[in-house]
Amino acid sequence: MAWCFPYHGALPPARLWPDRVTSSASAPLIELRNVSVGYGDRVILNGVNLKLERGKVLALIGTSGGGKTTVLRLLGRQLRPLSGQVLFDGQDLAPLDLAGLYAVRRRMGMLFQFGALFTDLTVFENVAFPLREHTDLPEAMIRDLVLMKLNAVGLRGARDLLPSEVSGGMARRVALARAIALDPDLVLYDEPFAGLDPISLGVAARLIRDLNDALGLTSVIVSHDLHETFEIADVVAMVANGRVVAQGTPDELRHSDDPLVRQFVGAQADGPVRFHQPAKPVAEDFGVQP
Ligand SMILES: Nc1ncnc2c1ncn2[C@@H]1O[C@H](COP(=O)(O)OP(=O)(O)OP(=O)(O)O)[C@@H](O)[C@H]1O
Repeated sequence: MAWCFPYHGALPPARLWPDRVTSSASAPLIELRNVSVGYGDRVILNGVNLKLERGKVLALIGTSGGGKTTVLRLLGRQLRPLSGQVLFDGQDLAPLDLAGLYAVRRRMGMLFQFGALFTDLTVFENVAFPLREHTDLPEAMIRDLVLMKLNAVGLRGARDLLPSEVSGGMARRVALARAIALDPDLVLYDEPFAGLDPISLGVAARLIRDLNDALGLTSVIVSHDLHETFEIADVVAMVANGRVVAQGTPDELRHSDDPLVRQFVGAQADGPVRFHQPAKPVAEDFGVQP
């Protein structure tokens, strides 16, 4: 059965900020320029360069603990780089004051691992939350916008349910509707497919791509589900060993000669990525003679 995008012929994707000024369409929406970042004195990423044009879907893949979520935190400025620049729509995020940061974050939607819905709020109220927080729109307009977003993810009929009353796949779609409630320019997805069954996973992935295209979004997805992610991404960047070790189209990564990329994309246990974290010699830890 062909995937049917719920907007078809029904509700047009209304823009909340029709007069928003953005830089030229061809300029990258996000850019990391020679960025190094860490936690405390531990450097996680070193000299990372990354660009994403408007309208594109970027997948960040790579070994666990490699720094993918850290890239999302840089983009949302939950973290500042030790050196280098993180640009959003041409604007360096580091020097922004609170008001500037607030304005930039309003242009970003975020979907956290497992959706993170407010458990005491209905589906409707979850999606309305950012609209109530960030705008003074009248209630009637909030209602229309929420229903439009819920319609886009196929859940207009589930508006009165609590998160505990919907399936995992539906909850993820509610989280997606909430992430796009404010008509963001950029949507950041941290493991949007974690814990979903294969059908819900496929639906969620297709929805991310369709919403990206229909609403003119730009998306960054951190995911371990390579198959689905490669299906919907325009660009894939692999993060490992503190660097972006490969960047290209899904096909380019699939056919890469880089041993690290081959190990990861081919799901091989052995290769440049070691199974064991660096540790003292076994003999020393277990008190035995070598
Ligand atoms: N708040 C923090 N304080 C200290 N270290 C952190 C913090 N958050 C992450 N780290 C460390 O930074 C490194 C990168 O973490 P990050 O979450 O970005 O990796 P990841 O690639 O998203 O991993 P995964 O795929 O397992 O989610 C890890 O070694 C992690 O232990």
